Amino acid sequence: MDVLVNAAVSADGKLSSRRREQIAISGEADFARVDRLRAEVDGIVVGVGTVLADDPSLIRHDEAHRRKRRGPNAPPPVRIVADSRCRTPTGADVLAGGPTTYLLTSEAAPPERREALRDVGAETVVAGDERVDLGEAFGRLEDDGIERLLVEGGGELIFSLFEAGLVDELTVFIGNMIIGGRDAPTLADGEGFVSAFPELELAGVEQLDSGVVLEWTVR
Ligand SMILES: NC(=O)C1=CN([C@@H]2O[C@H](COP(=O)(O)OP(=O)(O)OC[C@H]3O[C@@H](n4cnc5c(N)ncnc54)[C@H](OP(=O)(O)O)[C@@H]3O)[C@@H](O)[C@H]2O)C=CC1
Ligand SMILES: Nc1nc(O)c(N)c(N[C@@H]2O[C@H](COP(=O)(O)O)[C@@H](O)[C@H]2O)n1
Repeated sequence: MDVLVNAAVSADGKLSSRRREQIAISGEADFARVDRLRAEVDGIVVGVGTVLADDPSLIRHDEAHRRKRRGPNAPPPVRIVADSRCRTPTGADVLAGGPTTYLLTSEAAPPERREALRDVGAETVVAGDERVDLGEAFGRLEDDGIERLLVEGGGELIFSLFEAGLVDELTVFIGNMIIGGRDAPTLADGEGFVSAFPELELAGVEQLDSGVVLEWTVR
C-alpha cells in the first residue's frame, strides 16, 4: 500500500482557523494539482473531523488525467472516512451518489449508527477497539484491491498515520497567509512526537498560485 498525504497550510502551518471551517488556502492551480493527484489513486481518505467541518464530496478529480494514467475503464477513486464511532451524518456529501464510500470504524461504534450508515450505502470496515486501527483497516482495503491512497486531512488523522509509520509521501501547499491561533488545526496534531521524529527527504519545490508546493518522501 502506498500512502500519499496532501494538504494546504498557511505560512504558519495551520490547516484552518480555530473555528475549523473550510478556508481556501490554495488557489485554482493548486486545486488542479490536487485533482491530478486524486486521479492517480485508488482511494481518497479524510478523518471524520474533516467531514463534520468541510462536508467534502471527494468526487471531483481530473478524469482526463485518470484515463491517461489508469486506462479508459478505470473506476473513480473510492472515498474513505476514518470514523471510529460512526459520527458521519447520513446526509453527508461524502455518502451521496458516485463512487463507493468506505467508513473505517471501530468496535466502539454504536451498532444502530453503523446500521444507519450501511443503509445509506456505506461499506463499513471494523478495525480497532476504541479508535480505528489504521494499519489493520488499510490492510483490509488492500484486500479489496485498493493499493494507493491520497489522504487529505485533517491534522488528527495525519498525525496518527505518521505515528503508525504508514505515510510514504507528503505534499504540502504553503499559502501566503497567517491564520494563527493555538487551537487552530495544524498539519499534524494528535499528541505530537517528543522523540523519534519522522524524518523527511525533500523531493521537489514548486512555486504555485501565491505559495509554494513542497514534496517530501518519508525516510
Ligand atoms: N487545508 C487543508 O488542506 C485541509 C484542512 N482541513 C481542516 O482540518 C480540520 C479538521 O481536522 P481535524 O479536526 O484534525 O479532523 P480529522 O479530519 O483529522 O479527523 C479526526 C477524527 O478522525 C477520527 N479518527 C478515527 N480513527 C482515527 C485515528 N486512528 N487517528 C486519528 N483520528 C482518527 C477521530 O474521531 P473518532 O474518534 O470519532 O473516530 C478524530 O477525531 C478542519 O478545520 C478542516 O477544515 C481538512 C482537510 C484538508
Ligand atoms: N488542497 C486544499 N486546499 C485548500 O485550500 C483546502 N481548503 C483544502 N481542503 C480540502 O479540500 C477537499 C475538498 O473536497 P471536495 O472538493 O468537496 O471534494 C477536502 O478534503 C477539504 O478538506 N484542500
